[in-house]
This record gives sequence, C-alpha cells and structure tokens, in this order.
Amino acid sequence: MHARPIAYAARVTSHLSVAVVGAHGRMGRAVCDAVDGAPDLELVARLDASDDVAGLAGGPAQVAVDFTVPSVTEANVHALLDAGLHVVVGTTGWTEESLGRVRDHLAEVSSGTGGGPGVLIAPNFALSAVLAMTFAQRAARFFESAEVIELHHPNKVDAPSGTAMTTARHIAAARAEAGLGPMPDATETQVDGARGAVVDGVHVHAVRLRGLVAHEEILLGNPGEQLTIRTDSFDRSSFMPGVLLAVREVVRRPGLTFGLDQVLDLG
Ligand SMILES: NC(=O)C1=CN([C@@H]2O[C@H](COP(=O)(O)OP(=O)(O)OC[C@H]3O[C@@H](n4cnc5c(N)ncnc54)[C@H](OP(=O)(O)O)[C@@H]3O)[C@@H](O)[C@H]2O)C=CC1
Ligand SMILES: O=C(O)C1=N[C@H](C(=O)O)C[C@H](O)C1
Repeated sequence: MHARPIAYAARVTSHLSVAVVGAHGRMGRAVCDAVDGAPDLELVARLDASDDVAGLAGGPAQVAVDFTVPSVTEANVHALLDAGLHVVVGTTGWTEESLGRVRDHLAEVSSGTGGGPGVLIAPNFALSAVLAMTFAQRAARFFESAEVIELHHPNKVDAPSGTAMTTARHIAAARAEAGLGPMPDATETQVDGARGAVVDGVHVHAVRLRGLVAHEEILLGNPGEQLTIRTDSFDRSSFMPGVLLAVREVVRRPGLTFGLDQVLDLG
C-alpha cells in the first residue's frame, strides 16, 4: 500500500534512470544529490519506508540504489528484481545465505544467454575503505595477529559495520589459505565483550562516538613490529564516486557482484 504516490520526474531517455530507495536517509539524500548532479544519470524516483518498491515496475527507473536498513534490504532486492530493475546496494547486513538467495533469484530471471539484471552490493563505496580492505587481505598472511577496529557516528544502526565484517572475513580467508593457525591470545576476559566480537576468528571492535562518520583501523602484528592500515570517511561525499561508478557498471554486469573492488582495476 502506498502512503503517497511515487513521484516520477520526466525521463531523459539517453540517460540512465535511477530510483533511490531510502531517499530520505543520510546516505539516500547524498545519493539523490549525486545522481542529480551527474550529467549521464537521471533521478526518477525517491522512495522511503512508506513506499512499495514493487510500484517501480513498468516505470522509467532502470537502476535502483538501496540505502535502507539491514532488516529490509534483502526483501527490497528481490522485489526490485521482480520489478525488472538492476540494483545497487550499500545497506549492510548481508550474509552468505542472503547473498546466495539473491544469486538464485538472479539465475531464475537471467536471460540464459549471459544477459539479465545485475545486482552490485558493496559494504563500502569509499575508495580509501575499498583499498584498506584489499591491502589488509594481502597483508594478512604475513602477520601472527590481526584485529579490526571500526569507529562510527552514534546513530549507526548496526555493529560491527559491514565493512569490518567483510574485512575480518577477508583476513580470515587469507590466513586460512596461508595455513596460519589461531592468533596468539592468552587473555582471560573479566567483562563480557572486552575483546570485542569474533568474526571468523578475527576480533572486531566497534566504537560509537559523536563527531565520527565512518572509520576503520586494521592492526597487524608480528614480534617487534606492527602494520596499521587506516581509512577515514570524514564526509558522506567520500562514498559518492563509488556509488555512481556502481550505477554505471551494474547495467553491464549481469548476476551478483559483491564489493566495489570487483569493478576497480586493483591489479
Ligand atoms: N556501502 C556504503 O558505502 C555505506 C553503507 N551505509 C549503510 O547504508 C545503510 C543506511 O545508512 P544511513 O543512510 O546512514 O541510514 P539512515 O537511517 O539515515 O537511512 C535509512 C533510510 O531508509 C529508510 N527505510 C527504512 N525502511 C525502509 C524500507 N522498507 N523501504 C525504503 N526505505 C526504508 C529509512 O526511513 P525511516 O527513517 O522513515 O525508517 C531511512 O530514511 C546502513 O546499512 C549503513 O550501514 C552507510 C554509508 C556508506
Ligand atoms: O552506517 C554507516 O555510516 C556506514 N556503514 C557501512 C558499514 O557498516 O560498513 C559503510 C561505512 O562504514 C559507513
């Protein structure tokens, strides 16, 4: 049920038409402005919690960008695929299981000739964060210890951040591939949670502090040395080039793409 009709702007057919889901949120507002300011993109719909994304079917939007909340993003993606759109997702909360269900859905609706819709899900669209995750994954096999600290604004709904979860999983995969065992840790905790969450064997710590936007430190340690990889998003403008790149890329990448690193030439 629509609480209010979805407002469509006039379509400029030579442009890629974009709908933003979660348009009134912190990221949604920034994405609307960025799409509005891009010469090759046309913002045709802004949707929020009171709108039904299925209402986009048959409309002008070709790509939907979802920045909503972890509890609804998967359902949005399935509904948007049913509505015939390509989808870019920045919302967090994805698991191997939910990604698998999107892969299955994409297989069902693909044309069978290598065509069909694309879904691009990225835990972080900021270049510095994408590079930090990549560098951490590459460095992980050389260090005995690795821990992740993510630091965010206090209005963030989830912890650990999607970026930290992905970073930890990548570090764990690189360690496993290199045959590294558990990290050294003789500590007995006096208070639950003192050592943070454990994601695939990697400790992840979440800081929520007024004044922060989105930050992450990856600490890698060996006897007598430490490598610190740090990324800071001081402003949501840091995510916009990556979001716009994803919008342009998703229409020519059928199937599921996870991570902006997949569309960057990182060597
Ligand atoms: N990948 C990346 O680079 C980044 C990812 N993020 C992630 O993006 C997500 C959003 O973050 P942020 O913008 O800060 O959060 P906000 O809470 O500011 O925005 C979320 C918006 O989604 C709306 N919403 C809730 N449910 C629905 C629904 N069913 N359909 C449509 N819209 C809905 C909310 O509306 P209402 O308030 O009315 O409920 C709100 O306007 C988070 O998961 C965050 O972690 C954030 C920054 C960068
Ligand atoms: O909620 C946020 O703000 C952010 N969410 C994403 C995450 O959880 O990793 C990306 C970035 O850290 C900002």
